[in-house]
Amino acid sequence: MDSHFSRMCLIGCGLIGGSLSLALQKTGAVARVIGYDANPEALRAARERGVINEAADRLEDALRHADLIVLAAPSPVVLDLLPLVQKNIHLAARDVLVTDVCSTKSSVVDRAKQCGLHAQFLGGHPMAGSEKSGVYAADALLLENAVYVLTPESTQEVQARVFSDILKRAGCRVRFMDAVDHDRVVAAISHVPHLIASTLVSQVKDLADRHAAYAELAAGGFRDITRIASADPALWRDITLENRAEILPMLDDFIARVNALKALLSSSDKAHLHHFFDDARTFRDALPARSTGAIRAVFAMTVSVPDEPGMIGRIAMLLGNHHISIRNIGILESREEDLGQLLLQFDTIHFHDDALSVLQREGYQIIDRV
Ligand SMILES: NC(=O)c1ccc[n+]([C@@H]2O[C@H](COP(=O)([O-])OP(=O)(O)OC[C@H]3O[C@@H](n4cnc5c(N)ncnc54)[C@H](O)[C@@H]3O)[C@@H](O)[C@H]2O)c1
Ligand SMILES: O=C(O)C(=O)C[C@]1(C(=O)O)C=C[C@@H](O)C=C1
Repeated sequence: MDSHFSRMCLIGCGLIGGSLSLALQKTGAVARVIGYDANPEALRAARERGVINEAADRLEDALRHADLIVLAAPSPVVLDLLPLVQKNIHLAARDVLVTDVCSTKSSVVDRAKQCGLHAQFLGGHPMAGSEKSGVYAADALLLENAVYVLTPESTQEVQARVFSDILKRAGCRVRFMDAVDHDRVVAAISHVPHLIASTLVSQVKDLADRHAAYAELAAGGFRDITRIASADPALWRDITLENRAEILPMLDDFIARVNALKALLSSSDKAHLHHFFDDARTFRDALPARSTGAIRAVFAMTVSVPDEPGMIGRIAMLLGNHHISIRNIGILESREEDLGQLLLQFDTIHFHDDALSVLQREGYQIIDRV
């Protein structure tokens, strides 16, 4: 198939830029990728991983003849780079499309407009990610099934449609949105949850400083709800500062809810407390759990296994014999002395479901599956 973009310029070769580049290359939509990054090691690794075909030392060289420019650096950097991109846009192809992947949209879209990038600019935000960062964590599959928000303000309609079609081909679920609406929504479903996760960790950290049991006992529930607190602090400092106008009222609302919950508990209001948990469960269970959307796609299960040497090999061999490919396999903390737990992750629901039947047939107990 002919590639739509002959030369993509990737500015910021990390987790998201790298994942997008791999996904676009996989669809055949992009023929060649030129990378630019402030960190030479990121550029070297990006070449090694096939994220880029060439590395450019200067922004101008990266932009030359590009027909797709992807800004995938932290947002303060993107805000600074937009005027430089605009200044050098004559180096790029005449019908170039400039897009970004930043977690907040209003500031980026406004800056693009202010500096004179109108028809060529299309704001973007893939609603997928990880607590990891850097190009080594990049993965073409990260964006599969993910909602990908596009904010076409004054973007040329045909350009927006082409890019949206390509993203769909890469398996993304494209959603056109206004930048301000986007920022309000992500404050509630991404930014405030991140602040809360880090606050929970900081509470337990202070307690653990005084009594080691707090860290020792922190098990599945605490780890699940705080996974995102392991993300890059600089990235989250920038995201939360940039979207603070939307985050602050959302935090007020959250505090009011915690206070209402406190009142419910103090008054031992059994019926309302039950309703509170039930309501939350109903909504949460209805979220698209098998997609990368609101909840990340992890086709995963936890298997109870005898805590003895060679167990990982035995399970891997069993599934391999049935042509089931495992993405990740890991040991979780033992619950009892003679039993351990293995966490298995798969790339597709088919591998997941096949593994489930094979393991159950062999008598393994499946504790949990997603
Ligand atoms: N991490 C996530 O879950 C996630 C999800 C969606 C969107 N985003 C957004 O994607 C963007 C990138 O985040 P990431 O998680 O890929 O981070 P990352 O740290 O993995 O990658 C960022 C890359 O930008 C490079 N960079 C920094 N300053 C630069 C500069 N001046 N010039 C060129 N390159 C520079 C870094 O060296 C790094 O390679 C951010 O705007 C973030 O908000 C992140
Ligand atoms: O899954 C994660 O680790 C993420 O934090 C991904 C997540 C999110 O909050 O859902 C984080 C920031 C991005 O802007 C988009 C997605």
